[in-house]
Amino acid sequence: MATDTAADAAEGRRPRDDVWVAAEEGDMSEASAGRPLLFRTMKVKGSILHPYRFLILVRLVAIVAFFAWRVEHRNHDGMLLWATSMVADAWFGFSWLLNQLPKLNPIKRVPDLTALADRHGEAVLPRIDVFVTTVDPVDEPVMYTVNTILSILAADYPVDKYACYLSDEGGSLVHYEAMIQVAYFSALWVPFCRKHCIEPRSPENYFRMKTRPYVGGMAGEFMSDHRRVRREYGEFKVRIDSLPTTIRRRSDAYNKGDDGVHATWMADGTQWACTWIEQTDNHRRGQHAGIVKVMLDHPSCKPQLESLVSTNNPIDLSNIDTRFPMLVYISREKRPGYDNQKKAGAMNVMLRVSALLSNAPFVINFDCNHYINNSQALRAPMCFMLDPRDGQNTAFVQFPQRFDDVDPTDRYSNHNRVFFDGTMLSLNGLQGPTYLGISTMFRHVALYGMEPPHYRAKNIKLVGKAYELGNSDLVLELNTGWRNPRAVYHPGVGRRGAQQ
Ligand SMILES: O=c1ccn([C@@H]2O[C@H](COP(=O)(O)OP(=O)(O)O[C@H]3O[C@H](CO)[C@@H](O)[C@H](O)[C@H]3O)[C@@H](O)[C@H]2O)c(=O)[nH]1
Ligand SMILES: [Mn+2]
Repeated sequence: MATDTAADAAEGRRPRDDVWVAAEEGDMSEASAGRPLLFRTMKVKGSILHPYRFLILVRLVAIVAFFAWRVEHRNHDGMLLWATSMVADAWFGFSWLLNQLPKLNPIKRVPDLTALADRHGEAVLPRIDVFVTTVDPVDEPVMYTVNTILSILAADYPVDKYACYLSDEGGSLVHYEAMIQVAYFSALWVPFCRKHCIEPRSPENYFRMKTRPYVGGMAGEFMSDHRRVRREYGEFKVRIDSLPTTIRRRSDAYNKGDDGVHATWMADGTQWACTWIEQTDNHRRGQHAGIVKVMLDHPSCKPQLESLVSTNNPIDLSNIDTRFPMLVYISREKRPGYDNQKKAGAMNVMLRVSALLSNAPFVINFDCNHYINNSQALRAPMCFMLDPRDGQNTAFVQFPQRFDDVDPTDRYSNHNRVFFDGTMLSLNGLQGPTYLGISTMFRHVALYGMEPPHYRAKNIKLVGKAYELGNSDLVLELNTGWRNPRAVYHPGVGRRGAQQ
């Protein structure tokens, strides 16, 4: 199971060897040249794979023999029926064959987080922009979004090396104010996770767990901290749940004297620029102004250690880094008659906004109901991106999604094991898996075709005919050695999606 492997990878253990064995790593010269390999490739044991391949061959022979028999024994009384069933059987056989081909050589890639830490200390880990998309605080409950964001803010990655962007398609003040609450609560939640090595770092899912062995180094303080943070989380939830009522009451109070204007008001007494509760021109879904608001500013580069028990903080955070990454709220402008391209459009807007604010060379995206279930997850894809073999040609690294709370015994395979642990690993052995639209880290250059703009290598030259693309677009050709982008799917560190 992928999540078992996640724990293995995080703790530097090797995956279970009753099914998977290490494959030949090809060019090992990099490793001997002092640049350790950052991931291992595993393949299915010969004693399992060879009989399986033999079985495929036997079935193939049987299917071909069956076809030959059908062709020789035509039913002359019902040629139409015979032809129809032949076409159906031929299609069935062909799709079976297509299904079998990738399964001939399943491959699993396991990140080596220890090697990454040895080779790339915290200081040289690349920067990442994390994108989360949401549409509606009711259809996609805001508590899911809030937990997703908190799991990202608390991830185990240098805080000054990543930033989190939330795209709110609905332009709702509820989301905006929920992010303000998240900014406050993260001051407690993030250091608490660091202090006690909490997993997973989505509070809802963490507090729901019945038991989990303590792996942190401060067991003595854990119970009281846990109790306090749990109580604070309870109050935080109440504040989030009451946001729609709070906003409505506040707006009613502001609107009392005004004739005919039923605006939605922010806490600071200004009118909300996007969608109002009582929708009107320029303030309705699909027709409103755009907003970009930095909720948490970019942190300082040096750790910020709390030396004393702060009266503001209910738990002792002495010697714990209390910084957290940048958090940005975005609601893009919407106008009627303009096709906003749904999630893809939202991703493009986040790419453009992040290019101005943080401009990281890597981006990763989540839906608002998918949280990071392993705090090391942002490091894992770096093992593939920075690997000395061909890392710079890896375009994207994808994580499997799992769905919580569907059915504890997973009777109907809601954890999608066949798809993620079978089909996707099998495609890994061919040219790589298909992109699923979520939980994927991209190399920025793979999306834009060039490095982020602040990086200007000397060997840039203007491509001819650039003028055809308009005056303001500079089309650059970079000699980055970027060829044949390939995709990697690794089951090592998974994310677990809340039930949709
Ligand atoms: O106009 C839109 C519509 C959707 N979304 C966001 O896109 C995501 C996915 O949308 P949803 O309606 O939840 O699609 P699903 O069918 O639930 O998701 C499947 O399809 C998505 C699109 O490929 C993938 O991201 C998911 O992983 C996959 O589970 C959500 O975060 C939405 O908030 C927007 O940002 N703008
Ligand atoms: Mn969804």
